[in-house]
Amino acid sequence: MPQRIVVKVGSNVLTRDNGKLDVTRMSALVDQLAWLRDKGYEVILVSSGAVASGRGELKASHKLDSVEQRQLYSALGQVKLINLYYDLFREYRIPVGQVLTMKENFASRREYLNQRACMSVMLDNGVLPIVNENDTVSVTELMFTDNDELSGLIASMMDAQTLVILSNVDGIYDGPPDDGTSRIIPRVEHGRDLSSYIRQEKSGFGRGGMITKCNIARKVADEGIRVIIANGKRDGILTSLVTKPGETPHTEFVPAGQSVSGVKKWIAHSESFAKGTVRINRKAAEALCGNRAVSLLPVGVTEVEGDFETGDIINIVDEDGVKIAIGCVGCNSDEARAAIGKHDQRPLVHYDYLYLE
Ligand SMILES: Nc1ncnc2c1ncn2[C@@H]1O[C@H](COP(=O)(O)OP(=O)(O)O)[C@@H](O)[C@H]1O
Ligand SMILES: N[C@@H](CCC(=O)OP(=O)(O)O)C(=O)O
Repeated sequence: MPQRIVVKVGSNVLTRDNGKLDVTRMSALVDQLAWLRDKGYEVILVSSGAVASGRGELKASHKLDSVEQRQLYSALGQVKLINLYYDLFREYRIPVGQVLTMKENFASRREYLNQRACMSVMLDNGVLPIVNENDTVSVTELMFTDNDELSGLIASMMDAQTLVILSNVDGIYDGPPDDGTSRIIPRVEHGRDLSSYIRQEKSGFGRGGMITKCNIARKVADEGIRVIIANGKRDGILTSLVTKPGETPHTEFVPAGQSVSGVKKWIAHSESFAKGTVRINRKAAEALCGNRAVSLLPVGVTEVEGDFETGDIINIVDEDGVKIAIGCVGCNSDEARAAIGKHDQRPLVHYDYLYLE
């Protein structure tokens, strides 16, 4: 089986300081992606840059609000972006396919599997998928936080071994990135808290910032996928990460030893579609978080909020309201309420459909 790698390229990697598309950088990245394919990797590219590259294309007829700007510039810019990728990859005879998607397209298991089938058939036929959010029609409330979130979802859905997030910094620093005394954190083990190091700011053209990168990286690494954050503006970054990782600055999120099942991966990335919340008592929380594989039984449930149907996603919180798991529920909300605190009932969430945070 070939190693599958998802490479996410941030807006600021692809744009110059003046906001124009950096064609030289794109070309250098394509050279490296082609090299990876040549080395036997299966590559999926998640590329930002549509809005940034559309900005310089046109002078708008009136002052645009932020949604209009995103819609107009992404529509203009995505054409330019994909056209360039097409030309650059054609030099290597690599066929590319465009995948424009939205958060809603991952809402149900059926849609999720449909997206997966689409990308699988591309990979099976040697096509390199180039993925971006469909910013022209994505509604603000239902958008991905940014393409880091989308790339994590894609890496998880496509069972990739590695996700490389290319930004304009060498990795996560243990202090302000522009402070000479700050150092790159080379490895992040499971459970390590990085929140005190990360500042709110984003790069000039980015959307989510380092906080989303970290949250996504952690979640994806916990599913058994190696995540690397590195600098896409460094020459030869992808080839160096493969050939001389020890000499190449980057932050690696160490993957969990055990990989997670396909259904659990889908559930892990579905929290924004949760239709309800179930509160459980202390003993139930301890059982779920223990070492054994345990389903959530109604006897441990103290409260059921929201209206949901069998198969919907729900959040599971402890006595203090702290979220401990997400699950795909085995009954509807009326049945769940009727079973609260009762013994000898069917599981509310079976272990196979339970993802612990
Ligand atoms: N501790 C930190 N280490 C590295 N970068 C940080 C840190 N805290 C905040 N940042 C900021 O996060 C930015 C990268 O995130 P973002 O703007 O979303 O980039 P991209 O467009 O590549 O997704 C960096 O340019 C940096 O200014
Ligand atoms: N879909 C947008 C990407 C926005 C985004 O997430 O940017 P970034 O934080 O640089 O990855 C675009 O192509 O402009």
